[in-house]
Amino acid sequence: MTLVAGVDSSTQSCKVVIRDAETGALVREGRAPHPVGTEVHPDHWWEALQRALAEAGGLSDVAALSVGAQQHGMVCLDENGQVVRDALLWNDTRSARAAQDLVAELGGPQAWAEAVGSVPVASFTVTKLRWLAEHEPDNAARTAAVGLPHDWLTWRLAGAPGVNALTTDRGDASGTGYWSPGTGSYRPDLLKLAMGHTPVVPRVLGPTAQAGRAGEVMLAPGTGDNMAAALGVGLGPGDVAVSIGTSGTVFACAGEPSHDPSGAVAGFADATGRFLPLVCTLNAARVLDAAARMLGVGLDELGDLALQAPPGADGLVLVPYLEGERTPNKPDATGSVHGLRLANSTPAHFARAAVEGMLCGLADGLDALGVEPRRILLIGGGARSRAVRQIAPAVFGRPVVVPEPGEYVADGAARQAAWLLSGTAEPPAWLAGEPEVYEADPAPGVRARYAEAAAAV
Ligand SMILES: Nc1ncnc2c1ncn2[C@@H]1O[C@H](COP(=O)(O)OP(=O)(O)O)[C@@H](O)[C@H]1O
Ligand SMILES: O=C(CO)[C@@H](O)[C@H](O)COP(=O)(O)O
Repeated sequence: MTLVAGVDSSTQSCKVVIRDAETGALVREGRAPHPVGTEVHPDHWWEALQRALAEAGGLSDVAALSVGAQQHGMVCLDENGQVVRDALLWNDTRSARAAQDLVAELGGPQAWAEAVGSVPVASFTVTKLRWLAEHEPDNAARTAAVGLPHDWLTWRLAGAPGVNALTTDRGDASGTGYWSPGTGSYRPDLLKLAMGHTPVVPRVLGPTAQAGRAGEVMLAPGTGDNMAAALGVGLGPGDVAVSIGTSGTVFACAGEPSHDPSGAVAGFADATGRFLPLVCTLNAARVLDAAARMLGVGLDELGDLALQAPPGADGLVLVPYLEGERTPNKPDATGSVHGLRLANSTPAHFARAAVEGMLCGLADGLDALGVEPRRILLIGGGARSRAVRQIAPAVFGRPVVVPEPGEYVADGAARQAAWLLSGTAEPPAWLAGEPEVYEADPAPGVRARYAEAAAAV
């Protein structure tokens, strides 16, 4: 049996799966936590990867590996390949002002949407580089190369062979704000606009190119976590994925690049040569974590409580902007509770309002995507919640399909590694378990009340 490894180095943890390259059957797995916070030294990702690989039984019998990782994180390296400062992550909002300035300087949102498919907000790497140039000019001057989390981990696995050997892929490059999915090329002028100089950027590999070797193990190009999840669930034309992880993301598989001047939809590329229009919220699974903490219960009990309250929680609405928000672009917003009355002051109503508020943000994303989905696939850690699975179809107004529980990002990365080995035109078709379908009566009133409350923030 030939084995492949897939890595998901995401916001909260590193997960590794080892699968049979031919059938996709899971052989072993491991995981390790990441530190909390929105700026993290990349060495922590490396250490977590080593721990997760060890728990997964190591790589001695593995033929190929691919890294999927959180998008956008700014990893600055000096000319010797040393990390210049802690990486600023996708959910770090300190560059919100820099984003506004960059949008204005290029001539407005339309100009950015045309240039790189997305209107940058604080999540995008380009805005973090502007923040660096303004607030830490010495660090900016020392920055000889800029990469993303998956680029850096892949390069470290290959032995850190000098900054000119850094590689990336289309999917992750499309989240920088200085690479165009439409033309398939970098925009050094935008990098210079942000930083005042043009550091080395990773070479963009095609979907099945080899990024190097970690000893005997072939390295696939890797990609951003949402692109890897798309590969992991076999996202096809007409499908929309709703992922409830640290971030909430709603994305589709598209044949053409997108250019949304409103900025709600990021016009990303995917890991197969196609495109991945995507809406992202900053507040998803951790809204459930926070609600559970406030109620002093575990996640399963939170879900049980939420299912005890009626749809709409008798008018109680939670707008969950606990980390500010990205879509809508309100980096300084805070969460708020609306419609609190004696009758709905119960743990069950609060739990329901937390689940509904988080899902309403994603339903707005679904609308913004502007796709009438053939299927909505519910994935990510939050999809493990029974309450989320049962309430989502009511809030989305459509049935949702929940694939077999899994680590979809790591699975997609493993599938990319198997694709590298097979060299076929399409990724290997792996056996998938039977998905579950959840249906519910649509609850438009829930969304209407949420829209009113969110507009007041
Ligand atoms: N049974 C569950 N019920 C609700 N949420 C869950 C459950 N299991 C895991 N989660 C959520 O999954 C989240 C992690 O999801 P994951 O997709 O692994 O995140 P990321 O990849 O962004 O690190 C946690 O914040 C946790 O709230
Ligand atoms: O910024 C985005 C997408 O544009 C996020 O989706 C990050 O890629 C983080 O992902 P998770 O850790 O939540 O999976």
